[in-house]
Amino acid sequence: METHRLVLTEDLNQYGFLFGGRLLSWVDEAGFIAASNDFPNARFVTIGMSKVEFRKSVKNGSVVRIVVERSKMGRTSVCYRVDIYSTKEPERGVIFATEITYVNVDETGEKLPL
Ligand SMILES: CC(=O)SCCNC(=O)CCNC(=O)[C@H](O)C(C)(C)COP(=O)(O)OP(=O)(O)OC[C@H]1O[C@@H](n2cnc3c(N)ncnc32)[C@H](O)[C@@H]1OP(=O)(O)O
Repeated sequence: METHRLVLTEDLNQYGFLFGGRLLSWVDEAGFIAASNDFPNARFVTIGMSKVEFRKSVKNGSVVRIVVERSKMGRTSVCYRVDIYSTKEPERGVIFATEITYVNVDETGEKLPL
């Protein structure tokens, strides 16, 4: 799955670059959508991200491309690799990469096999 986001003023930190927490929420949302498309009958909650490292700052007005691919499937969980690319100079290229895992749960929050 692939999606894009436009970095707007409300997405910036106090120094004028993309706020890390906003980027993480885009990662979580994109992964959740990919998982829900793959398993339409599941009810997913996020259990973890493999790595959170911000190595490049991203400017206002950048368009970021979010690429999500399933990397592992378990009994109750499924894991996705998420790569985020900036399309704007000078930070063009991968700006963030992680693996995010979702667990299938029932209405009471108990894990369930997928
Ligand atoms: C504060 C927040 O906003 S949190 C964000 C939203 N997320 C939530 O609210 C989820 C809160 N967490 C929970 O309710 C529980 O941890 C549950 C129901 C998701 C899982 O229950 P647990 O008993 O902790 O699960 P358990 O340790 O057996 O792991 C379940 C699966 O997740 C996998 N898993 C566990 N920890 C991790 C981890 N850190 N990273 C990746 N996968 C993991 C396990 O390998 C297992 O996978 P499998 O069944 O496919 O083999």
